[in-house]
Amino acid sequence: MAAGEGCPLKLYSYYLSTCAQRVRIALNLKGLRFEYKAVDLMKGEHLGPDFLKLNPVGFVPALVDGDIVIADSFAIIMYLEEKYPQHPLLPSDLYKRAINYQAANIVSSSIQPLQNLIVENYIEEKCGVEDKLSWVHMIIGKGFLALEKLLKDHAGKFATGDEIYLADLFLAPQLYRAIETFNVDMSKFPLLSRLYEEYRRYQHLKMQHQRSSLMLLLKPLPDAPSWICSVGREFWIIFNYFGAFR
Ligand SMILES: N[C@@H](CCC(=O)N[C@@H](CS)C(=O)NCC(=O)O)C(=O)O
Repeated sequence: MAAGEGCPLKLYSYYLSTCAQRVRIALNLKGLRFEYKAVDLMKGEHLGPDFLKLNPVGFVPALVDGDIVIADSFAIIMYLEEKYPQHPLLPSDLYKRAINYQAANIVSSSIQPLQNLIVENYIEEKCGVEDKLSWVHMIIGKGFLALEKLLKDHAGKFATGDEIYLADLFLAPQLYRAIETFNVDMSKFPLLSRLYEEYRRYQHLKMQHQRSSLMLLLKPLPDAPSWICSVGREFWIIFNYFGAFR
């Protein structure tokens, strides 16, 4: 039996998808068991008829909760937040909440959609790989500059204080992608660089206390092959964690 099989919550995800990672972090922080359904973007599975029934726009993630189907990471996270109040993802202070919404939306509206796979592929096809990379760097740089300014007076250990909130769920995967995939020069973004180091430390701390079958909090992992049983999956995750697939 695969990890989480039989759970009412099913997450359709691709391991490198920053949008799906936001939801995985939320599920893990709230301690919710879920069945992981891998959708391979590189094989175009997100554009196949089965997945399009869940999300007609053809993007991961999608969450199935019994009879309910929700697509879009923001909508999914808000649904989880309301249904499962444990480990709140929004602070009680109204202003801080608004800062969380704003930071999350800078990532999800002003950065990620403009450097999504569909956009990257289009630019690469029309203009070549160099133009694609300079476009991605420009988009990420513009967004990161705005985030630096926005969070300057609000950040603590994490983006809006000393707790992990919505803004961190959106920032951590986006920072990982910018730094590890696109090699963005972070010297102009000291606050975001510090947050990134914090996210990494937190992930290391968590690793010691948390069952690895819940998936790591902040780090993307290759999707385990479907034939892996739950015990095998634990090893798969630990194996990957120590860098075997990086
Ligand atoms: N606003 C959506 C965006 C979803 C999205 O763009 N997902 C990406 C992965 S992070 C995707 O499926 N891309 C496939 C493609 O570009 O063809 C959300 O937050 O869930």
